[in-house]
Amino acid sequence: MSAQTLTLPSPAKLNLMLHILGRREDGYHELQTLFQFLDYGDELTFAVRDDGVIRLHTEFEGVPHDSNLIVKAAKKLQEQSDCNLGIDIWIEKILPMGGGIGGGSSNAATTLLGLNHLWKLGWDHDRLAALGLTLGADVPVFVRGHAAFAEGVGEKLSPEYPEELWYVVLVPQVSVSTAEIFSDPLLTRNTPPIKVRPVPKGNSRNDCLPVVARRYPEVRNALNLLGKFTEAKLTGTGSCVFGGFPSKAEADKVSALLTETLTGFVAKGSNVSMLHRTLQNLL
Ligand SMILES: C[C@@](CO)(OP(=O)(O)O)[C@H](O)COP(=O)(O)OP(=O)(O)OC[C@H]1O[C@@H](n2ccc(N)nc2=O)[C@H](O)[C@@H]1O
Ligand SMILES: Nc1ncnc2c1ncn2[C@@H]1O[C@H](COP(=O)(O)OP(=O)(O)O)[C@@H](O)[C@H]1O
Repeated sequence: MSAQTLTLPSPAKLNLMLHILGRREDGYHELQTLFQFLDYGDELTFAVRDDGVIRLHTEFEGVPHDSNLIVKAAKKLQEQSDCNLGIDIWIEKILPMGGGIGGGSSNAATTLLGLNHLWKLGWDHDRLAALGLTLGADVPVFVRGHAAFAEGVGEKLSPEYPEELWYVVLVPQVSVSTAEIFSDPLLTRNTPPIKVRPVPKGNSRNDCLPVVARRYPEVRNALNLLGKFTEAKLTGTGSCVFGGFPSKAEADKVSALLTETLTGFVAKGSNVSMLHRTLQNLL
């Protein structure tokens, strides 16, 4: 492949815990959450064009070209860096959309890092993460590429080193609206802040879980079935449900039983994103 072309991974994330501390005046919620990446995700291919045009060639059902976070990220970076180059982009999409595993945010971050490299912009991670935050609260952690404890709306990040377990991730066939969950009157919004690091054991709750489980029987069902084997948790605002295992063999065994009736996959947790591992090898 020429130096003008690049294929990069776009991993999923899990929220290993998620606490809601309160609601800000602008309606957004103050969170504390622990992000870890999965060695599992989409793959984006980029080819530089010299006419300035930005074109995503893969169609997404229900997402118009210009609303796609990949295109939005590329356009913002091109504008803010005054770059005259353009880009052709293709994606192999395997991550479910609206599943709480951050596919859209990850795609945006992979685009920012990929184009920074191909367009030779020389932006550092601080600057790319700040631009990423304007696209979504979860974009900065994907730009930085290290497992992290996040505060604020997810933008204040400190690196963390949670155990890298093997996860069974179940994908209930429903798309959960983040806005709908955050506006539910029954949502717990007053969890006291954790003040010590690393996050003490026993703080693995996701405050969104009761509201999501109440509204979505498919999520409830996945939690019940996985819960027969290990602690079953919700990532983000769902819909995906996950549980950790010490080995691939154990995760595979449980997954084989559950995926007879449900959709799901097995993936290893990783504290350094596979995107960053790939970029490191390029340098
Ligand atoms: C809660 C998390 C945890 O990772 O959930 P997932 O989306 O991954 O499930 C994320 O921070 C989500 O971030 P993101 O997906 O960027 O959310 P946005 O699209 O910006 O927000 C959708 C809507 O949810 C509400 N919202 C979102 C984040 C937040 N901290 N407080 C909120 O109240 C707002 O009403 C907002 O309009
Ligand atoms: N490249 C993209 N990949 C996935 N979703 C995208 C993308 N661009 C825009 N979207 C929109 O963002 C929504 C949330 O996407 P996603 O990040 O997959 O979910 P979540 O935030 O729940 O993890 C999707 O339902 C879709 O409408």
